[in-house]
Amino acid sequence: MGTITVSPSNPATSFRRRTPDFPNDSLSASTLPPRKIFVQSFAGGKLAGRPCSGAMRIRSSSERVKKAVSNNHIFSSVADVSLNQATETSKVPKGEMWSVHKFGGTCMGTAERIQKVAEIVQQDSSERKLVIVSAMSKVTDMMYNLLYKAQSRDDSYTSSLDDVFEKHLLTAKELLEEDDLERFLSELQNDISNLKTMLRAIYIAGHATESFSDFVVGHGELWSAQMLSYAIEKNGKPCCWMDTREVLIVDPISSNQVDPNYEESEKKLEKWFAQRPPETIIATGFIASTPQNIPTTLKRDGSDFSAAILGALVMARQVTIWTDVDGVFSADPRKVSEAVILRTLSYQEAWEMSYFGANVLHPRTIIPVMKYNIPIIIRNIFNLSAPGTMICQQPEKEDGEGMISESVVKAFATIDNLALVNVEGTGMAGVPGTASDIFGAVKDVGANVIMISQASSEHSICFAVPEKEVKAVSNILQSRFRQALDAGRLSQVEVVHNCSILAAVGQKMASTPGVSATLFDALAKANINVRAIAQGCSEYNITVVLMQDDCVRALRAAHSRFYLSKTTLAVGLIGPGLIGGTLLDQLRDQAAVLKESFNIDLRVMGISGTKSMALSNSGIDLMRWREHLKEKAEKANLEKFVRNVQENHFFPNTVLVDCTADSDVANHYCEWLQKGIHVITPNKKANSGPLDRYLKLRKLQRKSYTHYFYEATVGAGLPIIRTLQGLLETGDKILQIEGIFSGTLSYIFNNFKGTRSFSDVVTEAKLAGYTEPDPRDDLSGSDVARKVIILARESGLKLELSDIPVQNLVPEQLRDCASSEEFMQKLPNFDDGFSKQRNDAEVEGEVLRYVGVVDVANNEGAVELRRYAKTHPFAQLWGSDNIIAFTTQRYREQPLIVRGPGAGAEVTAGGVFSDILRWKPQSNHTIQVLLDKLRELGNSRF
Ligand SMILES: NC(=O)C1=CN([C@@H]2O[C@H](COP(=O)(O)OP(=O)(O)OC[C@H]3O[C@@H](n4cnc5c(N)ncnc54)[C@H](O)[C@@H]3O)[C@@H](O)[C@H]2O)C=CC1
Ligand SMILES: N[C@@H](CC=O)C(=O)O
Ligand code: NA
Repeated sequence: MGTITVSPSNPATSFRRRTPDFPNDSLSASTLPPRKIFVQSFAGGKLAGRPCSGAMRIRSSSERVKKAVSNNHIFSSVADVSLNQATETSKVPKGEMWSVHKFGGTCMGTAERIQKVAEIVQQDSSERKLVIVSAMSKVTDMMYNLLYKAQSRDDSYTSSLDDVFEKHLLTAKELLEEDDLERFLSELQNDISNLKTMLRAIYIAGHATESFSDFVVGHGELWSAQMLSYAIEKNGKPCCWMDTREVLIVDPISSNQVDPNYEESEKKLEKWFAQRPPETIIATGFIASTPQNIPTTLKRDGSDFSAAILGALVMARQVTIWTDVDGVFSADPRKVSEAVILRTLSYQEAWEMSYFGANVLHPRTIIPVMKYNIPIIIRNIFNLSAPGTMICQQPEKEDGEGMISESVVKAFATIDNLALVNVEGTGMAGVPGTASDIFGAVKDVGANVIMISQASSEHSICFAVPEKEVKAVSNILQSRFRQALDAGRLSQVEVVHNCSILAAVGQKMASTPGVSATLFDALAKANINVRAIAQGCSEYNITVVLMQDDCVRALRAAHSRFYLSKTTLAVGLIGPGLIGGTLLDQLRDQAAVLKESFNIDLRVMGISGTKSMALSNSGIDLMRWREHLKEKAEKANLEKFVRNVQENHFFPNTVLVDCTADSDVANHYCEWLQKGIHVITPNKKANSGPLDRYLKLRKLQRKSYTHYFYEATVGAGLPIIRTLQGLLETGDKILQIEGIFSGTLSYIFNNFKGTRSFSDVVTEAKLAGYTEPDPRDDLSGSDVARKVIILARESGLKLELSDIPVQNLVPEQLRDCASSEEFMQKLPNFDDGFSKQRNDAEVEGEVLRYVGVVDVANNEGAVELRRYAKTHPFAQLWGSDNIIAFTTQRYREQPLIVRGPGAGAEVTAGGVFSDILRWKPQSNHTIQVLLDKLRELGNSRF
């Protein structure tokens, strides 16, 4: 930057503009000698007699700028003459009295918004307010564009400068009036004309130094600060504005980094405050000066940084960063629709989050305030009712009302477009310097290592670098370690492309066991393969590397586990017929209770019939699911349906409920379980289908973390499968299972008493919703045979459906009817035959009962119509009752009997519903609590 000399031509001072002028100020700027501090006083009761500093006002002139540019002095340093001449020194008021606000470009985007900012500032009742503003939105880009054009000798820079002028002119006209407007416009015109001169010089030189550039781009803040200051004053509130180049001194570290120089800034601030400014100060964000008084900027996110440094300098009570979001989200809301606004974040957590690209604060913004434990609050200017996120020391409690603290893992973030490099070989173990050699090589190609992991066996080191840098990294490692590779001391330098990092951030992770277990469990259940893991000793974050294709799913799975998982379940329902429809109604009726009392959030993300399906992004409104299915339907497509239910939203708990009787749907269960989707069904086709498919399904279910529940396939809602599993799991041995497994046939034979014809009773069973979609499946015995097979297989028998002899009650002539309707129509023709069988039994004092038997000891089963004495328990049934007797080693003398309605919409749907709720990890206890509560609420079916 050359030798620093003191010269009056430093734009940091020479361009310093006037603070709002005061109408009756006896001292007129133009009549005063330059470089003298103005003490402003408001007449008319505004700020009478109050001494006020603001930006010091040495009226600049384009002539001086031109001269300075031509003398090449323009960025020579100059002491802040006005400040240096301030003889009066006063201590800067510090501490709790200060509230610091920062308003970003969006907040300052229009006259209306600036006005709103003015109101917010005024509403803050703090004793002293320091308000840092960015340039109006887009202005900084416009300024950079001007520079770029001038440097590229593009003549249109002049018209671009006109645009900048126009934008501020229009805003000011809308915002300000009379004298204020006049004064602002006069300053604006001055600045624009100076800029014109300067840009012309840049145009001629075809180059702008960094200082030139910083000087030019910083104008946006100068103008926005002035406008806001005028707007606040307009409402009668004393206010002045601060050109932070007079106060904020920073040491440049590199082309994109500066360090605050607190000592120098402190001195400057002292001098600035010597002029005793009013309680409200509007300061320019982003811009500062070097110790040599050369204008500079605070680089990226500079205004936040300005606010943090100034907040620290005055030891403010708090720093509020106003933006256009409600606060810091627990994950990127574009990827995780369930992301929540965090009420609090510790400084370290915010730090970690911002490193991982979360749109929080730049890490350096946190450093100045951390020192004094000054909280930073992120708030939404467009939603004042949102409390925002407070970044502070690790808070003990969620909020002042003693609410429980947020999740141990506060937030999740991801970084995409990474590659994993794995350097592996036995020759690495115990050889000091290997890591240094590896990372030395990586440094030599200028690659940025994002995470490193080495297992204690020292057999391999893996690290992640940006994808675009991995080729160079791989090449240099291959060449540096050529000898070791050739000699076999290193086995490989492997590159895994298309990786992402998922980071879980939370300060409390450090003292909470089981966090990583929970995280990895969530990933495992989502079938996501973890390629590498890293956790520093600070335990503020756990970082996992995974394939990029899995990243969003992983993010959602992990997020849901810590924020929603135990409570949120994405449901896809296939087959909204009698059972499916009743289930949807039950879900609708219970949704509120589940959510309010048990924090279980069931979302039906899709409903699919044979021809059409309805999908939703956030959950179908179950009050209107039928209408939704009609109005919002699209052509059914099972693949798309499943994808929507699982992937679009990714609640790690995804359940597909198959309420069809379709084998084709059942054929997909394996694939769904493999994808981490739980399957719940009353459909018997999978468990009674081909044995090899069944065995594969069960193996997969055991191996995967996903659930496959099918309680309603036998005895509808009755606990048959669970009872059997309970016996087996606790070591009992099943000898025989015998019973009436068909609600339809039970109903038919319980009601076929000679008063109504057989076909009439079948029609009643159908109307009552007991039958299969085609009642011949019941009458043929195939439905019972399926149940027998299901129980036989559950008991360990490897039987096919065809191994079960079945007595078919469907008359020969009706077996080939094209439809169930035709069958029902023709059935009355066979009533006499059925009446005869019933009468024959009656004569013997017996009843007909259609039973199924699983004879475990003999590895066989049977399904047949039997006659039982009227005193037999099977003869005592009512309605659609099923009765199932388990004879086991423990229940040898007296079988364990389960009895109750074994068909019908409500009980079956209730059984499916209960299976849905079983997915919960802590199912036993919670479900018990849940069921107790539901019972308490008068839900008899539970
Ligand atoms: N009704 C009852 O009491 C009991 C029924 N079940 C079982 O529940 C299941 C459903 O029975 P219901 O509701 O009575 O039958 P239903 O015929 O009323 O409903 C089945 C629904 O599935 C739809 N469907 C069929 N194939 C489909 C496909 N590939 N994709 C999408 N949708 C498809 C149909 O259009 C219909 O809406 C059956 O598997 C049945 O065995 C189990 C226990 C008791
Ligand atoms: N149709 C079946 C329904 C239950 O599985 C029956 O009648 O039992
Ligand atoms: Na059951």
